[in-house]
Amino acid sequence: MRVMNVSKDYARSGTALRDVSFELRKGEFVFLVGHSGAGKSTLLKLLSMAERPSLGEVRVSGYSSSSITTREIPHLRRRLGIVFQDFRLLPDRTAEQNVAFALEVTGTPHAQIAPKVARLLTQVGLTSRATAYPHELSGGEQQRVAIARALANDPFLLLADEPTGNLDDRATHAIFVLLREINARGTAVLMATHNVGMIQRSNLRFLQLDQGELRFDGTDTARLLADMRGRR
Ligand SMILES: Nc1ncnc2c1ncn2[C@@H]1O[C@H](COP(=O)(O)OP(=O)(O)OP(=O)(O)O)[C@@H](O)[C@H]1O
Repeated sequence: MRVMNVSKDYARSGTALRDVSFELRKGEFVFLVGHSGAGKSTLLKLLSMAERPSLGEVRVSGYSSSSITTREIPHLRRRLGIVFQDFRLLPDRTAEQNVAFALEVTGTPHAQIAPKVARLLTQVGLTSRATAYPHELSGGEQQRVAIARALANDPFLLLADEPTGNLDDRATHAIFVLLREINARGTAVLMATHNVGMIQRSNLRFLQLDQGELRFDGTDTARLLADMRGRR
């Protein structure tokens, strides 16, 4: 996955990203950090091709933002998993029905759906809550369902837009551990977060956006901490 000299301008709010370039290698885990409005969500939308760059090019899974057609975008999306801060579960479906739905819409043979849903719910540690509705689940549990759903079609890359933004410290830690396990099984993860402590403890690569510019790409968290504190 490559982002090459990408800028994104929105008609009403101006420049959200300016000349951003980086590469994500197969199976990597990378954080995306920056203050509110720095461009993190915009960058994730460019990777799922929900938005197109104003300048530059995004390449994901053999598709290019310069040439992908509207019809091809759903094919790309099936190869990606996407999770959001606000979970976005279907409120009138149970945990297992939410996960099954992702398999139904991609045409998974009926007989394969139930066993796959069971496996996914086991993977995220939610077998005992399979028949609960979203409003009966804690935030951390809802995010586990959303992650199981995102994994349904075996994505090579999981895009997570502040997945722990609505969770307390304990649930945040548990979701991070789960994302690391998913990554250990081979799925690349790009995780937007405000949680500097999590980045510091993990010693993983991070991309830091600042007002739409890629300010840092690496693992030097001492630098990140100084910078985030200095600008608060
Ligand atoms: N659909 C849109 N139309 C117009 N402007 C937008 C749109 N989406 C984002 N922006 C603007 O682009 C800039 C970057 O926003 P973005 O949501 O990418 O930041 P972020 O780093 O994800 O912020 P947060 O941490 O608050 O989610 C902001 O100035 C925002 O107002």
